[in-house]
Amino acid sequence: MTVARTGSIWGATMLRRRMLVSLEINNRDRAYDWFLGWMAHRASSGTASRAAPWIRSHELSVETMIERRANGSSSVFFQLVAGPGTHWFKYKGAWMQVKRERETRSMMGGQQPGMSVPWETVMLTTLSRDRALFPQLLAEARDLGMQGQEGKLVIHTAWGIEWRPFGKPRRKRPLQSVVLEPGMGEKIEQDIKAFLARRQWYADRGIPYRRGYLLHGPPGSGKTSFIQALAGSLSYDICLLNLSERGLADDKLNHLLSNAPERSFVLIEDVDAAFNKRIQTSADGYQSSVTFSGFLNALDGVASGEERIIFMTTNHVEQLDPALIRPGRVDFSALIDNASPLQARTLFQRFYGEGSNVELNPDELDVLAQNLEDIVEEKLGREQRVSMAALQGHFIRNQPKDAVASSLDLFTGILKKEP
Ligand SMILES: Nc1ncnc2c1ncn2[C@@H]1O[C@H](COP(=O)(O)OP(=O)(O)OP(=O)(O)O)[C@@H](O)[C@H]1O
Repeated sequence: MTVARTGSIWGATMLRRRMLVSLEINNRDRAYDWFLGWMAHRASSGTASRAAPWIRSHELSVETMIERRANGSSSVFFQLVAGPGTHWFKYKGAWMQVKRERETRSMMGGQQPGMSVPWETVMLTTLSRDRALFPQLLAEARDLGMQGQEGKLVIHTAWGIEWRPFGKPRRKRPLQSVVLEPGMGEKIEQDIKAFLARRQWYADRGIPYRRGYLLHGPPGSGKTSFIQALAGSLSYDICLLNLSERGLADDKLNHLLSNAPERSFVLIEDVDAAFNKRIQTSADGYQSSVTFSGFLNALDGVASGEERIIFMTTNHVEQLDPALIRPGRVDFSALIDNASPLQARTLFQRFYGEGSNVELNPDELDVLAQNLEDIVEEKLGREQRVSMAALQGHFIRNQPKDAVASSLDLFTGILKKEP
C-alpha cells in the first residue's frame, strides 16, 4: 500500500513536472501589477467571460484608483482584482491557473512608516505545450499597464533599495511654460541632448557615462518645474531622491543611484540642506545615516556604461562643499534667478494672452506687458526682484490691469517683509 501510495505521488509529481509549467511573479516586479490589472481588465471588459464563461474568481481584492482629468476634476473608481487564492482563466485556448499568495510574516518596503506591504506572489500554471503563451500574456499586460503612461511623466521614489512609481503618471508640463532667462533653458536642453548623443564617445575613452547638473537660485524661480518639464520633453522619468529619508544609509544610496530605472533623471532637491548638520534629523526626529563622503562616493559610483543623469537643486550654492560641485559630480551649473524684466513680461503675456479667458486685445496686452517690464527694469534694484512663483500668484489673484498697477506694491511689499 505504501509503495503504491508513494509511487502514485511520485508519478503525479513526475507527470506534473513533465506536463505543466509554472511562472512566478512577485510583487517586487513591475509585471506583478500589470498582470493583476490585465486580469481585472479582461474580467471587466468581458474578454474573459466570453472566453471562459465560468471564470473562477471567488476571492477579489479592491484597488482604489483616482483619475484626474485635464480640466482638473477627478473621480474615484474601484478595480476588482483577483484576491489571494486560486483562480482560473482561459487565454488563447489554453487554461491557466493563477495562485495568488500573500506572505504576511515578512514585509517589504523597509522602515519607511506606512509604506511596507506584505510579500506577494502570483503563480501562473499551464500545460507545458502552452508555455510560449507566457511571454505573450506578459507583453499584453505590460502594454495595457503602460497605456496610461504614454505622454505622461512618471515620478519614482525610493522604496527600501528599489525605485517604485509614485502616484499616477502626471501630465507633462510644456517646456515653454517655464519661463527662464532667454537662452538658459535652451542651453541646458542642448547640453543634455549633446550628452545623450555621445554614449559611444564616452565608452571609447573609458569615461563613466554620466552627467551632473546643479540648478541654484532663490526659492520659486522654477528649478524643479524646469527639470520636470525637461524630463517630460525628452520622455524621461524622474527619480526623486530624499537624502534625509528614514532608513537611507550609504550602501542603500549607492545601490539606488546605480540602479535607477532606464531613461530617468535622478533629482536631489535642496542638496545643501542634507549636509548642513553633520547628522540630518527629519521631522520625526529620525536620523538619516547618509554621510557626506558616502554621498560623494555614490555620486562617483563604479565606472559603468550605464547612463546616469543627476539633477541637484539648492537655494544656497555658497554653502555647498567644493568637493560636491567639482567637475565629474557637477558638470553643468546654472543660476536660475528671480524674475528679470523680460521674464516678468513673458510670464504676463503667457498668463493673460491667447487661451486665457481675459478679454484684452493684443495691443492692450502689449502695453501692459511693457509697463510691467519697465517697472521691474527701472523702478527696482536687482535685489528687489521677486520670484516667478510670487509673480504667478499675483497674476492668479488679479486681473491684468490691476496686476500691473499693483505690481510695484507686490515687489516692495515682499521686500518690506524681508528682514
Ligand atoms: N520660471 C518660471 N516660469 C513659470 N512658472 C514658474 C517659474 N518659476 C516658478 N514658477 C511657478 O512657481 C511654482 C514653484 O516653482 P518651482 O517649485 O519650480 O520653484 P523652485 O525654484 O524649484 O523652488 P524651490 O527652490 O523652493 O524648490 C510653480 O507652480 C511654478 O509653476
